[in-house]
Amino acid sequence: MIIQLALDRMNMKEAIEMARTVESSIDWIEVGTSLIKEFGTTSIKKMKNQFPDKKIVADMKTMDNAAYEMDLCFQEGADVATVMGAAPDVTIQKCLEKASEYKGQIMIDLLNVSDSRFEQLQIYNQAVFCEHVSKDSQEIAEHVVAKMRKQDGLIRAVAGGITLASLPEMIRQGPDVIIIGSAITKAKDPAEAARLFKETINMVKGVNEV
Ligand SMILES: O=C([C@H](O)CO)[C@H](O)[C@H](O)COP(=O)(O)O
Repeated sequence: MIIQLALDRMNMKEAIEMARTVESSIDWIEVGTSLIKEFGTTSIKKMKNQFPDKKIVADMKTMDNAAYEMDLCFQEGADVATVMGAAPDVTIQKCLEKASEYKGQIMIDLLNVSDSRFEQLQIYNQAVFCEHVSKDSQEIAEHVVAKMRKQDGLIRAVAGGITLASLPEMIRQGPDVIIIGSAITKAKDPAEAARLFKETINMVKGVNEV
């Protein structure tokens, strides 16, 4: 199970320092939408230069203009880029084509995606499918966690307000990628928080496998 650290609402120096602090406990590093919007796609290159051995996820949340946006982020060194599941099919197809051109990967963000749209999206089975509780929903209803819709054979991720308390429930749903932002970056001791996330994942997985 991959731990993806989401970096949002900080400057680039803070983002790089944060990633460095928790580096040993996390697998993928997400350059969050807020960083890309505030500092541009150069933020992706800055992160990749610092962490050449980690997968860098550019949380582009592309909705249109896929070729242009995918060129931008893959040329800056992204390994994975996100597109919204609610985007038109032509946009998602173009993102996948671009990912294959750059030998990268696409993550489809399922924010606000209905069950019927989720079914349609399953033809893009080379992508990672991310169930996502939005920041705005988290702010009005605390402790809401992403629910993974039942479907075998897809690469799955979960994101949005995941805490150490909700982690065991998230792990039991069996995602391939667990995306954690604030619960690490806003913790008093981010290194210790990240270590606890990793330890809990290994522990709960071990129990489930017995
Ligand atoms: O995508 C995200 C969100 O839309 C923008 O902040 C975050 O990466 C995702 O929600 C994970 O961050 P936390 O919710 O802070 O764990």
